[in-house]
Amino acid sequence: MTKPKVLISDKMDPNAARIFEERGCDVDIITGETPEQLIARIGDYDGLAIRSSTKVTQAVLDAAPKLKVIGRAGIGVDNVDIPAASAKGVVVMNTPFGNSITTAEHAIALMFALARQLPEANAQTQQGLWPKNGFMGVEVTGKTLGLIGAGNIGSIVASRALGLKMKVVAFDPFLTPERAVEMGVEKVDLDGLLARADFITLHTPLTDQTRNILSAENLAKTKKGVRIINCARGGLVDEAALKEGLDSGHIAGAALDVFQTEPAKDSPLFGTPGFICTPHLGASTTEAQVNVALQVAEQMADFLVSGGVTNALNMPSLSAEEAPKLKPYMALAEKLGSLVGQLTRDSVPRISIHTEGAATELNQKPIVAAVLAGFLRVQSDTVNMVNAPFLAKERGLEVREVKTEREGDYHTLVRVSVKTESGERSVAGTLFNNVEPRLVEMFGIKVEAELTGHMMYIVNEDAPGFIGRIGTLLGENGINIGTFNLGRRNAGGEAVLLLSVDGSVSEDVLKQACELPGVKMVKALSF
Ligand SMILES: NC(=O)C1=CN([C@@H]2O[C@H](COP(=O)(O)OP(=O)(O)OC[C@H]3O[C@@H](n4cnc5c(N)ncnc54)[C@H](O)[C@@H]3O)[C@@H](O)[C@H]2O)C=CC1
Ligand SMILES: O=C(O)CCC(=O)C(=O)O
Repeated sequence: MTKPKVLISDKMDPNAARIFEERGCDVDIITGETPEQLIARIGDYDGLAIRSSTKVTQAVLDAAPKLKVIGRAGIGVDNVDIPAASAKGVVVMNTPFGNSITTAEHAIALMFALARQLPEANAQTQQGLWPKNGFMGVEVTGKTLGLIGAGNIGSIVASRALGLKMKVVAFDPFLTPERAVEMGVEKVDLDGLLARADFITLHTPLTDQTRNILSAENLAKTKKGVRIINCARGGLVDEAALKEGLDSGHIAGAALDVFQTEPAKDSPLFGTPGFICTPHLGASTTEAQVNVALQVAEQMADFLVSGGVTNALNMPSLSAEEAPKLKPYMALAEKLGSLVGQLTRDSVPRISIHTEGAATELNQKPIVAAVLAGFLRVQSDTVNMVNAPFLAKERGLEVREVKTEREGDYHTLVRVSVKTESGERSVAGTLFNNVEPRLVEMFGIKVEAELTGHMMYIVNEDAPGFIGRIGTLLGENGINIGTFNLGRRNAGGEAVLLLSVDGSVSEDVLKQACELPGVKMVKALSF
């Protein structure tokens, strides 16, 4: 088997390359390239490991037909076009905890640097000015810290600030009152935070809701003498309004680790009294970089080599314990979805995935994604479990999930039903020995078959002599039958025949089969 190939395109701790190699991947480290150079190179790779410099745009993805996974050694993924990656079926992973302590500590460091004007005091002292009277600071003890975003990093900042005897107020629409109590912070609305905070620190991702959250209007609502820290993302603070606030003296200090445009080689804020900055160093400690490098390489190699999914932003996770149990279900689900997709010609506004018995105890998301992948692959062979749920949504396909914990005829069952113009049609399957996918029911008829390779599906009238006739026809055309699976609604009624054959069946043979007496429908299938 050829080894998966991974490109590390941003500076990363050497542990990443070591882990990739140990886990069976070939790895190239090529950093600092232009977007054009990356586009020219990316076509060879199955995996792309990045930090924040590499921008994974639609153009990069279009040039990457083999790409299966993008791993961000860090938290923010705003440098990856996730909708475009999802549409291409590429998994995007990050390492959500590896650098959070380090980034929280950077925010606290910047808070102290602002409170005591450390950078300027240091610079003037080293110039020989001994400016003892020029740097009156403020204590943080007893002051109010306004936390915008109370997730992983925000909550670490809060705990450190509480240790410094600050009061912490937090604005985060997703923060529950219980969690706020647990964190020891007061949950407030944004206006409340702006009015009360002596220091404001930002810890949200950059989204349409958070972009410009500290706008000119909101900065004007802050307390006079406020100090602002941004270690999250440029774009959360209006930089021009920040400068005006500093110039007017309304804002006493601002510390930015991140800028609207990076690298920020020129900014009107540079040189403004009260302004300090670092070049996106929030995650830059030895500890954090080892953590994220190890984690991203482990996650990506796991996915490329054995299909495990951890910390993916566009696909349900599959833990190491779940993966072996879920794999046969995903195979069954994909085959059932594919069977329905291949046999449905009408438009389908709704697909339902119904699990019964043991299947209900498992994570349903990968099962649903696998059904959708099988169903939609009939329309496009680039569909996989990553992009199938997005495609289904895009195409207005309603997806229903139903669970019946009680066992029916089988200890475990997955049923896929589609709503079509001619009514609801469903197929169902189980796992033999918990691992072997088997079809057990097709459009209301009990039939037991392994869905594999090339197959023929025939609907005919249940009458003597048919099996002989179809066998003869296939034999005369040099087609070897592997398995023969029969089912019928009732004696003398409608019957279905599922044959596995050792090769594809030509249109001509399908036509001849269709012309046999009693045959209502013939279709070639492949799995
Ligand atoms: N400077 C640096 O080097 C680093 C920067 N970061 C940035 O820090 C950000 C936060 O990281 P984590 O705490 O790990 O993320 P997280 O996802 O754990 O927390 C983000 C919090 O923001 C909240 N939030 C979302 N929308 C909001 C809104 N409209 N208003 C207020 N709060 C909102 C969420 O509810 C969540 O609690 C990342 O998205 C990343 O951009 C992360 C690591 C290093
Ligand atoms: O990789 C870096 O240095 C930046 C880290 C960061 O911004 C993130 O993890 O979101």
